[in-house]
Amino acid sequence: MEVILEKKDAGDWIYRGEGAANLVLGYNGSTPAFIGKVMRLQKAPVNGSKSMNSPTALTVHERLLWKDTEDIVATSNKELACQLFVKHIMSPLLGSTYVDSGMRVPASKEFLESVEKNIISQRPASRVDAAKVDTQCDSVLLMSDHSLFPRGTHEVEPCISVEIKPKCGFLPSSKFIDEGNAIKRSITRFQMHQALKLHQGEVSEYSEYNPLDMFSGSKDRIHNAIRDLFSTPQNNFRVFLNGSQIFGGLGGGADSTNFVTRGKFEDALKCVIQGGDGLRTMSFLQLVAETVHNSGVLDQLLEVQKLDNLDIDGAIHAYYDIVSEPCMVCRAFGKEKMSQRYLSLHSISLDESLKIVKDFLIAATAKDCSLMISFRPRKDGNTGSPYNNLYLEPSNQFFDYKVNFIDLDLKQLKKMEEYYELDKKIVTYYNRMVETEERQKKNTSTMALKTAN
Ligand SMILES: O=P(O)(O)O[C@@H]1[C@@H](OP(=O)(O)O)[C@H](OP(=O)(O)O)[C@H](O)[C@H](OP(=O)(O)O)[C@H]1OP(=O)(O)O
Ligand SMILES: Nc1ncnc2c1ncn2[C@@H]1O[C@H](COP(=O)(O)OP(=O)(O)OP(=O)(O)O)[C@@H](O)[C@H]1O
Ligand SMILES: [Zn+2]
Repeated sequence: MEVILEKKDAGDWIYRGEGAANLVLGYNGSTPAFIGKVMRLQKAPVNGSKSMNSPTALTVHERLLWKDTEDIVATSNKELACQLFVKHIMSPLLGSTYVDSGMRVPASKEFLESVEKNIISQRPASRVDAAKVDTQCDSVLLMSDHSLFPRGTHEVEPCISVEIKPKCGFLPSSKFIDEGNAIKRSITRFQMHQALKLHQGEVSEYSEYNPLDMFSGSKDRIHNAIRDLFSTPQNNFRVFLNGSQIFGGLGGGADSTNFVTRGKFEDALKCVIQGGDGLRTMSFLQLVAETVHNSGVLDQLLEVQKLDNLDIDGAIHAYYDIVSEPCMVCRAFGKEKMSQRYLSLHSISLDESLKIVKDFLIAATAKDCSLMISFRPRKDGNTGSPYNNLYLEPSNQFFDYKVNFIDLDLKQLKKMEEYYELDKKIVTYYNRMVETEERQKKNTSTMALKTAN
């Protein structure tokens, strides 16, 4: 018999977190089919705020783009298309052991309204102002709770999970990058975006995190990246103990880690990491770093991110050909520059343009997804566990671990223009900031020279 979530079920679901597009709830009830699951609900913008995944079906051009994956284009339901995108495109690329595409479960409007009411007080104010539960949806996505291990014989063991949003792990080298944007070849998009976010008040401090360290494949650099994420977690690093968040921003970003947060975290680790005060956090960060390194999971993610090989400066031209609109970028550049650099992109076949944009959007998903790694101490040596394990020297403990990707959502085709605009804004702001700093340095040294004379 098919389950339909009704108003009476809403109380069993508790707030877990959210991003820009979805709300996630954990299960606290006793229905066996829901134990160990989370529910992902789509959000709808509140009046006047920026639009999100609102259309109910794929557009004509999106159908063209994903035409090779029949299931995706056959469905008239956008949420289902998103789920099929994870199943048929992201999962084979990243590895099916790391990806759970979930299952859609019908839900009544009353269920969604009731859930919305129950959780509103726990949501960050900025998220509440931007969006609410989309009560027009008639289903929700049910997926494994990746902050826990599936129920079995190990219930007594605590489970600690880390969520990492690693963002883009490479510097672009496309020949289509405009000269004015050359800085993109040497400074990561994450670092440049930090400057803009700080300027716009979206973050309170620069993140110390460098995605190039995280994706470097070097154990020491990965360790550095993890320590930096712990110092400045923003929305890139969270920790859960037995499914409850113990570190990082709930539903949004977090401020930099201070003495008090460090102390609380060190205390919370007591039940899972052995060691004296002041040592447990260090051991835990080492555990995370070694797991990222040993699992090799980011190598695969990097490959998928690199499907964006032309950069938005190249892919945007293919986009305009797909949607059969005049290229606004070439138009803004003027005829001469266009003929020199971008004509080749406008002379390729439609299938080639489709491949460029398709790969770009798959890469965009890979640059925005997160990784959840869960650990539990393994008491009985090495036998019988289906999970990988790792020995943590500082605490002299073995841990089972599992790795999963979350948030592998399909990006909308119309976002291409937004990507181009945001990229321009990030680079322009960063260039301006560097120029101002250089000018100030020059002025200071001129003044110092004058004083000396
Ligand atoms: O553009 P970016 O790099 O800022 O990424 C956006 C994320 O911002 P952040 O990681 O904080 O920088 C943004 O995250 P936040 O809302 O800032 O937590 C979303 O993940 C957004 O994706 P979507 O609109 O939900 O599909 C993300 O948009 P996409 O670029 O992945 O479409
Ligand atoms: N399967 C899962 N198991 C446990 N926790 C999860 C799971 N999926 C999501 N979460 C939690 O819910 C939060 C929000 O989920 P998600 O990242 O999918 O939202 P989103 O709106 O798609 O994000 P974004 O803003 O990046 O687009 C995550 O940061 C994570 O803490
Ligand atoms: Zn063009």
